[in-house]
Amino acid sequence: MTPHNEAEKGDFAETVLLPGDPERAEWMAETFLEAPRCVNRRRGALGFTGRYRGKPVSIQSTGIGVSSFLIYAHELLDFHGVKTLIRTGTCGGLSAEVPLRGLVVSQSVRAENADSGQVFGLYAAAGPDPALLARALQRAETLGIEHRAGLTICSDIFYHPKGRARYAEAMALGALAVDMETSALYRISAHFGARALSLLNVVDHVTNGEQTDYSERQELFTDMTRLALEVAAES
Ligand SMILES: O=P(O)(O)O[C@H]1O[C@H](CO)[C@@H](O)[C@H]1O
Ligand SMILES: O=c1cc[nH]c(=O)[nH]1
Repeated sequence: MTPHNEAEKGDFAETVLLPGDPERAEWMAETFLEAPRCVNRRRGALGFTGRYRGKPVSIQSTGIGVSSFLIYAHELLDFHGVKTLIRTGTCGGLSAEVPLRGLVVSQSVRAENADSGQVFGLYAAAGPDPALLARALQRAETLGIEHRAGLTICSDIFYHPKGRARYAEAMALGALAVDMETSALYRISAHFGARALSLLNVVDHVTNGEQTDYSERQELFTDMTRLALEVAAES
């Protein structure tokens, strides 16, 4: 048990999928895992452990933003001895290359800027684990899962007084999408010697203002969840 997670040692598998939203965690566990059991309900940050293709896998929701994410990731890595973290998140599309509802594989990540606060400075910059990334790209090909791999940006600020203009620099760099946790995921995982990868579905598009509806979200996450679990099963 840790301050934010009631699971006991041994309740989490060595590989944990990390959606931000607890409802997504529950849907992923109930839809894809064999014999899922809930291992955490504290603060409503649902966590589950089950099996996928016979292999133990856990799913833990992490809330919104770096501060919340780092609490769950730290306790998984430090107390539960987790070795592999795969984020199954949502993002805002920044490039016409990625359609609304499309899947983005974060091949590298850039923290947005100093506005995002000190949390990004806690750990050295890092990227995804190369073997997990290669496996995800290869499995996406064999499963026929449409995706784009590339640079993403990460900001701890969702509402910004500059509106879309805040993304001009990132878009000029060719960034595909923005989320609020991927940089922290890669940094804290490297710090603990763990492996990490971030997969993101586009739920709104910064370039044209298109948005998905929350009610369609679960179906939207099918390919991302399958891909994350296929990578987990082989890790
Ligand atoms: O849907 P999740 O995984 O929470 O991810 C995205 O959604 C939240 C903002 O709406 C942030 O956490 C952002 O990173
Ligand atoms: O962080 C996020 C997630 C979804 N959409 C955004 O615009 N930003």
